[in-house]
Amino acid sequence: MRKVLVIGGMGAGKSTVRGVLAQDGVPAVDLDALGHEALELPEVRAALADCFGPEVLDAAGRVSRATLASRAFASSQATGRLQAITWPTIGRLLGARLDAWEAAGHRVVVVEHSALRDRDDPLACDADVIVAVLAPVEQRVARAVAAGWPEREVRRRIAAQIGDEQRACLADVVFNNTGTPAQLAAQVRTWWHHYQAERG
Ligand SMILES: CC(C)(COP(=O)(O)OP(=O)(O)OC[C@H]1O[C@@H](n2cnc3c(N)ncnc32)[C@H](O)[C@@H]1O)[C@@H](O)C(=O)NCCC(=O)NCCS
Ligand SMILES: Nc1ncnc2c1ncn2[C@@H]1O[C@H](COP(=O)(O)OP(=O)(O)OP(=O)(O)O)[C@@H](O)[C@H]1O
Repeated sequence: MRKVLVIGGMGAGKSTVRGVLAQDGVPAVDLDALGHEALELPEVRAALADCFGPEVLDAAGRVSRATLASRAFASSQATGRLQAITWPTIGRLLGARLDAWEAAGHRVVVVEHSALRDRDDPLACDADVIVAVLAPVEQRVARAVAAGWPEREVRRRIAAQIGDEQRACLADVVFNNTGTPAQLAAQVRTWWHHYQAERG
């Protein structure tokens, strides 16, 4: 089973690309969503409270994502600690999802990864192809803000991520999302038809 890994900075358009491929019936998973599932586990909650303070849990013991984000994106060291706690669980959840798709006979699936830094990333899942969605930082910030994120938070997270130059180096395929969503979708469909024709 081949994996298409979709990468890009916050607000770049990864989910839009994933959605276009999902419309074609390709199974797709967003690692942000698996990250949220990981936060439901008691051992992950306990490790986060130990590392970032008890305030990251609310009165019911659930993770307050905003409080955790304010601490975990405060420095690259803190982001590294967040990932050291959550990524092993995300990796297990991803592995289970991929195994199920493989057992169901799917030949190609899509994984959206917002925090990939290099090809040795433990969540890179042996991708057949890495697809990068790129857009200038100010355009990404504007789109994320329009989608409801506070601007300061967006800039802090973008600062915790690699830049588009590095993404372009990591990627096998690049989509420039500087036009309309329809133009992005058209680029994706054109590439997808070539990819399927080449790889079967
Ligand atoms: C800190 C948390 C609780 C904040 O939750 P919140 O609901 O506010 O954000 P959400 O998870 O939906 O992520 C939104 C965006 O933030 C950025 N982001 C999230 N995690 C990271 C990270 N580790 N490094 C850089 N950017 C990140 C991405 O652009 C992502 O698309 C959450 O992001 C988290 O647990 N992150 C660690 C797991 C992780 O690295 N997930 C990313 C994919 S592996
Ligand atoms: N070309 C575009 N023009 C205008 N808005 C766009 C365009 N592409 C995406 N958007 C919008 O910008 C926002 C971010 O896009 P999307 O969710 O696809 O990005 P993402 O890379 O998945 O972001 P995140 O890292 O926050 O998950 C969404 O509200 C989306 O509808």
